[in-house]
Amino acid sequence: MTDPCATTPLTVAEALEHLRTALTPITGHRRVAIRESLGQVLAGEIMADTPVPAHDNSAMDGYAVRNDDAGTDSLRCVGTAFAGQPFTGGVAPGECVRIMTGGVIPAGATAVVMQERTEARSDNITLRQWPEAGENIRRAGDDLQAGDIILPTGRRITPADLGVMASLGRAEVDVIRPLRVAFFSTGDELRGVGEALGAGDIYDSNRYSLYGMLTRLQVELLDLGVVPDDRMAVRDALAHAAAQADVVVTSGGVSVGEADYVGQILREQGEAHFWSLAMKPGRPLTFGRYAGAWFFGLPGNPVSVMATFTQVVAPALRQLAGETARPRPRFRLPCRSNLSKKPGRQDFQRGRLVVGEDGSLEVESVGRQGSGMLRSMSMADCFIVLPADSGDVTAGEWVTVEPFAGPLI
Ligand SMILES: Nc1nc2c(c(=O)[nH]1)N[C@H]1C(S)=C(S)[C@@H](COP(=O)(O)OP(=O)(O)OC[C@H]3O[C@@H](n4cnc5c(N)ncnc54)[C@H](O)[C@@H]3O)O[C@H]1N2
Ligand code: MOO
Repeated sequence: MTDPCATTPLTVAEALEHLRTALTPITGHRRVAIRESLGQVLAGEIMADTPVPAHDNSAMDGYAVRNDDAGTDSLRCVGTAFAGQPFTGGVAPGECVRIMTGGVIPAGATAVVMQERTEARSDNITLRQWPEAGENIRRAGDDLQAGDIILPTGRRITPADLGVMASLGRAEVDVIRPLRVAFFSTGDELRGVGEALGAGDIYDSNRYSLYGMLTRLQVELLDLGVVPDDRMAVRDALAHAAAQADVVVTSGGVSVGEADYVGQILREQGEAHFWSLAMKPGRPLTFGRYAGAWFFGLPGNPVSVMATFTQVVAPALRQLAGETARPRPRFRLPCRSNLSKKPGRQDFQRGRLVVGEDGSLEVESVGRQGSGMLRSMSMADCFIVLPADSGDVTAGEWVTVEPFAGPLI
């Protein structure tokens, strides 16, 4: 494989462009009940085979009337249309039909008057105000027209999409099979939660934040635990992971230290595409291929893991999973804090959205920004993205903000 960064680090944009051309999406799909498709990727487009709503229907509780009766003192109510129980007759001149929200508009009616704008004396209805022609009528096909492509191939299914499919009566849908991702941490110092710490040991937190981010992407997970800083052990773990998964993600061991075997093994026995990015945190992020699987070696520092995952790994996993790329929302906001920044790398500082006194949105730093300070990530709800060439930011300056994705809709 060519070496796109033998001498200079790649920018994040260059790394993403490299991934966009290098990665080929997985194939293979399965049919699932629509609820099960939430968060999965559509394997084929969904076309509306019927209009929604299927009939002209009322948007209000009131009376279906004919506009050519406008000016008539009172109308005779000849029946009632409920949602799901249409009035089978028509509306003749001088007549109206009591109708509920969702009720099918009876033949002859041209508008619905809200109940609040009428007076009823037994079957005689007086209108205080006539509706415009067509008022309060929801037309057949207003939401979906038969033949519309309503969800394209490559779409990641949202709660709204489940509702849209259900509104068409779809019970099942074809989704791309989940991407299989194996992950493990490397480091002699790492202990599992619940274990006692020896001198110099720390708890393995990366496998937990990674578990969370991978779970949000709905991949099939293979957690291979902690692998010690031992050349043979790392090599065996990589081979074992690559044999079972489409993608292998590791943390630690990609810098230049004496026990940093992950990067070394990839370069010697696999294909290393890049291993140095002009991003902070996350400089030694390593990408390549090992024994038939795609490989991402994330730097060991816990914030570096999360920054590189969101900026580089997640878009790559989405592409491999067959998802159509969508732009990540970023916007400009005034920054309340002074930020310290050395020119050289694009910086992903941790920030928090705040509402200013006049109700407008601003951003502030969550405080100290070391790449080992994981608390800065859990306190943050956005990245403050500072360009490589920028220096310190003074409070009041405008900065680029990327909110963390919300899981709800
Ligand atoms: N001479 C240089 N040293 C370093 C450089 C460099 O360019 N030249 N880069 C620094 C940067 S930037 C980073 S980031 C780190 C990344 O190094 P590694 O990927 O090799 O990571 P480790 O050395 O294994 O660990 C770094 C740090 O993170 C802690 N760690 C590791 N795994 C976990 C885990 N699963 N959970 C919690 N914490 C973890 C580890 O104990 C270290 O403190 O290299 C710099 N050095
Ligand atoms: O770039 Mo390293 O990821 O600062 O900590």
